[in-house]
Amino acid sequence: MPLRLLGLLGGTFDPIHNGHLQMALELQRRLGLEELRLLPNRLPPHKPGAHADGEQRLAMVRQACAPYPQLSVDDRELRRHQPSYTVDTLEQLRQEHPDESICFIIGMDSLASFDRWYLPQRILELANLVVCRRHGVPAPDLGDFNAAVTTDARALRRHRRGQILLTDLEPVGLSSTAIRTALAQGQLPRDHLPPAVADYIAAHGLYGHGVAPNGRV
Ligand SMILES: Nc1ncnc2c1ncn2[C@@H]1O[C@H](COP(=O)(O)OP(=O)(O)OP(=O)(O)O)[C@@H](O)[C@H]1O
Ligand SMILES: O=C(O)c1ccc[n+]([C@@H]2O[C@H](COP(=O)([O-])O)[C@@H](O)[C@H]2O)c1
Repeated sequence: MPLRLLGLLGGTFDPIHNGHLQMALELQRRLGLEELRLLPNRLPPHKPGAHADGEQRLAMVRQACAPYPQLSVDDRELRRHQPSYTVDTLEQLRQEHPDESICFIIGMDSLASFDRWYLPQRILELANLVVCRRHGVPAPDLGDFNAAVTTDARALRRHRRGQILLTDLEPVGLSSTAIRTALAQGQLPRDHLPPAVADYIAAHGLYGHGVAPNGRV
């Protein structure tokens, strides 16, 4: 029996942007994921901290997903008061979904630092990785991991874990960093943001948007 696919797109989403949405929707369609959850983290283990607080990032993720019935939001990491180690989340999800193929979706930049994540080999014992290309980021050497690297998406239907699927999705040249920089310079890059997220940022003055250099709004 082919396995049911549970997709997870984890992220800091600071803020969520059209690159996230596009990759989520395209993967859901191409792989036929039965479920696809966005999983905002609370305290990114590897970053100095998020710029917007967890509730604001969660609100933006929820608003971005609202028009798409195929996407849902899993807020478990935001409810945990510790750094969000992916391995902890996957241990829980594996217990809840023992028979499904868990597909943790990441960009190539995340794969490039995967060997520095907490317990990466255990992550591969719990889930598959689905990797999307990013401009200018080559595929790293994955030889140290006990995992099967593949470009054949059918592997996900056969294996609950242990596969690293390198997808050929066209990279989308958007990042939260570039969007925060534009906002801090007074621009609101609406083309790069879901409409409700652009409105939320403007209404809450996030990322320095709407604050003049003298501090006045
Ligand atoms: N444009 C994109 N194409 C492919 N993957 C992406 C893209 N944007 C984000 N991702 C991936 O989505 C996941 C969550 O991304 P994250 O929330 O960190 O956004 P980001 O744009 O990478 O943020 P930042 O610029 O702050 O690092 C990561 O695995 C990241 O690699
Ligand atoms: O568990 C770890 O050690 C770990 C290290 C780096 C990133 N992650 C997770 O990878 C996902 C993408 O991270 P980021 O920083 O690109 O938003 C997000 O769910 C993070 O919590 C997890």
